[in-house]
Amino acid sequence: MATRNIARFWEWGRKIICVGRNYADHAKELKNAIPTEPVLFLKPPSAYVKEGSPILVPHYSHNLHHEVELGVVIGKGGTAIPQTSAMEHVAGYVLCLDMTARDIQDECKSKGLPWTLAKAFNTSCPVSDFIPKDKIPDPGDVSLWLKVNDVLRQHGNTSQMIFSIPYLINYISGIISLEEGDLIITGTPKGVSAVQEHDELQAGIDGVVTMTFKVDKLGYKSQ
Ligand SMILES: O=C(O)/C=C/C(=O)CC(=O)C(=O)O
Ligand SMILES: [Mg+2]
Repeated sequence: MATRNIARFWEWGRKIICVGRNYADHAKELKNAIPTEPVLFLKPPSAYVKEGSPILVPHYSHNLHHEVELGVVIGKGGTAIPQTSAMEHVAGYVLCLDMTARDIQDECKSKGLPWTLAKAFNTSCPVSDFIPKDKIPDPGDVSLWLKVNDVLRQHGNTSQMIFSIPYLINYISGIISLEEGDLIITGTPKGVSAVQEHDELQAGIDGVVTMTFKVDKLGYKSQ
């Protein structure tokens, strides 16, 4: 069998585990309580999109939001991984967007329904090029930013995260075993806002990576 390349992990069909409300300023802007345990949800691998392809607005949403986040790429799987050895399971990072149909999420929340339609649609997880682990010596101090049509909307630092990366790897792997090629997206800082068809989203980690995505026409509608 040909060797797989972790730098192309998004082609492997592994899971995307998402952490929500991990920044107090974002929890507050959406009027949520500060969590005492990580809030988790999932996206399927069909959510991945790479630069050069557009982010598609789901046909059922009129309020698609950007959320810029640091993604952690798992290099070595495990179950109930101790915090002390958690970073040995990390192969590298990506900058990613947790695209969220906020109107649908609000509706799901009010009806007590899961967030799948709001969070897991095709192209809901744009990712940058793979960032090898040594390019980010301290993932607990990473400055992330996002602009829409050249206007700065989000600027945060992973030092503001409520739950650290080792804590998240320990917590998640005690519930959902982690596998090589999985991605953990670690939550967004404040400043989330709506995007429209034809908008250009640019995001970056200073000195490490930048990425650009266009928002395109409505996604597919089933008959
Ligand atoms: O509870 C809400 O209203 C919204 C929560 C999120 O969308 C959580 C995230 O995805 C995040 O904080 O990054
Ligand atoms: Mg998010």
